[in-house]
Amino acid sequence: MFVDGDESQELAFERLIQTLKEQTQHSTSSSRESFIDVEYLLSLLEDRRIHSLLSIYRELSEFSREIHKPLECNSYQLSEEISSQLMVEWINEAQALCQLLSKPHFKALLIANDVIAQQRYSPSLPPESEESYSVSLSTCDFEDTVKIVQVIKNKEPLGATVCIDINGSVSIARVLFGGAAHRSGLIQVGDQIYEVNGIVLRGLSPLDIISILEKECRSYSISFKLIPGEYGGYNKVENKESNVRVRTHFDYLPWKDEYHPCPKAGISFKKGDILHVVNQEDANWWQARQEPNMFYADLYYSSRAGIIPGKQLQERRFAALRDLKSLRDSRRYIELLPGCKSPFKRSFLGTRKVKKIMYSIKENDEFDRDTIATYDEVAKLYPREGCYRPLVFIGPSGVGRNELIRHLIALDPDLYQRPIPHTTRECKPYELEGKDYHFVEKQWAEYEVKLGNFVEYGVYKSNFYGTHIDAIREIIDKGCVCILNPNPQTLKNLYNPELKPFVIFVKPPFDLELLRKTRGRRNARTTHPESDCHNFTDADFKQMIITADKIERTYGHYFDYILVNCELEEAFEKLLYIAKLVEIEPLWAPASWI
Ligand SMILES: Nc1ncnc2c1ncn2[C@@H]1O[C@H](COP(=O)(O)OP(=O)(O)OP(=O)(O)O)[C@@H](O)[C@H]1O
Repeated sequence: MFVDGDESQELAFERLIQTLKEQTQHSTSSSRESFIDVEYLLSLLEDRRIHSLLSIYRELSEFSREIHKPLECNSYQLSEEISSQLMVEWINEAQALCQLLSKPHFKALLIANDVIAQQRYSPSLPPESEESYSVSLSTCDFEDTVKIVQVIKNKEPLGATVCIDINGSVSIARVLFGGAAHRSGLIQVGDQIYEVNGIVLRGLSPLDIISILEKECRSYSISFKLIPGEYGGYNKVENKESNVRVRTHFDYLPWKDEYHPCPKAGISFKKGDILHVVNQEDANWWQARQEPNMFYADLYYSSRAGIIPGKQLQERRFAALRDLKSLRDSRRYIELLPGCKSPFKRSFLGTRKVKKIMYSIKENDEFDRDTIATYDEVAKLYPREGCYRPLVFIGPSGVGRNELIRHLIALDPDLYQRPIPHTTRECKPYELEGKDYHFVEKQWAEYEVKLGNFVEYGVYKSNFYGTHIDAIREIIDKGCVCILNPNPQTLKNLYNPELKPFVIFVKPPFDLELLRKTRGRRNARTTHPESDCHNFTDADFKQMIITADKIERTYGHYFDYILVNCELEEAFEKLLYIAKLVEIEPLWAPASWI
């Protein structure tokens, strides 16, 4: 119906409605069903929204018919010429323009404009030979079967690593998932590289081989003559991606890891990143790629996988770390943990007493994995309407957790609620049972503690105070978001598949000047200890930073989000955004919870 023709689309549409109306008038009782259908169709076509859609469609088709000519096809070259001329002008405006034109973002914009204007969308490829992206098997001047593979790619690396044996023959060691070699489907682990872009590799020194491969693999088109490895000529290696996602618990830089098989083919990550582990065939060296993180949308992600240390290898490295006797062994620490920061407390390295290892790390693979945080398997946890995950706020004293929570609850007190604590103290005249506190007997509280039903408790002025699991359940069952502000030690009691908490670490900016400025402006006061409430001093700020660092290193593997509380309004805005995401978006959580 919506094609160009003699009559306009509106007219065609009106005619269709008219015809349907006529049909309804002339329909007989025997065709009742078709009458209902026509009535229904008419109601649809007469709907205001359909007419709006039609107008949009008309506008768009008119727009696409107009010819939009680019103003300039060589804007980048032009800007370079302008810059070189302006460079010698000592006028402020000319210098300012020069600076603007030299900015990388601006240059990239001009290049993008030229690419679109000239419609140069794909790399300039050599004329495609019959061999392109195909394998031909033939016998050359030697007896082995040879496959000739041409890989055509963009500027990306080939996405394969090689190994050179003592006889000087070069073989494919790894094919990286998502890379050009992998996408071609023609290059297999074990294939021997006989020739690359016409250069025979046999007989060359390893250094020459590497420099030739590096140079040739930079081009858009690479031709290989390969002697198929043990997997055979056409028999592809089973290379289905694994589905495992993990949360990382340490920072890693491949180029600082001297045992990395190929640092250039590695990926770096930070503690808390989510990685898609695509291949675990080599237990020591996995292949993984970064998963996009919706909390930090500005991070760069590549679909090409890179090599990272496997869980077993990394656990062995961290476990070996316990063997350190003193700071004098720190040189060994650097050898043991290339590329990584330790997941253990820094103070640990300085202590003289070292925990005795109760097992041999080489012989016993079952050592305590809980205390060695490397990777944890995660899966997407889909939100369930009316059943929200509790938000757990962790942070050093004075960082602003209560302030942020107060703002959140004030915004929507029906949705965000704190559990009502239990206490053994006397009820004061102005207090209400079940509103301010649950007033309970000491024996009952002790019994419940023994059962493990208090997620957090303590004694203040000889009275018991605690948060009972039922008080949390009550809020969740009501369809509200439970807000918790516990000590970090409590996390292990809360971190379970029943509660599925979302843990927010509220962190101070690690900058004394910023803390002075933001807290000073609001006349902020410490609340601990209650007896000594005063304006923050530099010593308080330093203590806050040190404690935050300690908490992050010890409990960082529980954190779902790190919220830096610098400017209060900004921090609250971010908190609100995160709280909404937790309510409506599927987010990564321990796989065992799902
Ligand atoms: N971003 C901020 N800028 C300025 N002042 C802040 C900011 N965040 C919090 N404050 C102020 O800092 C003080 C301490 O905040 P708050 O009581 O919320 O800390 P807390 O993390 O709950 O610590 P505690 O557990 O010891 O009570 C308060 O006076 C609060 O108004």
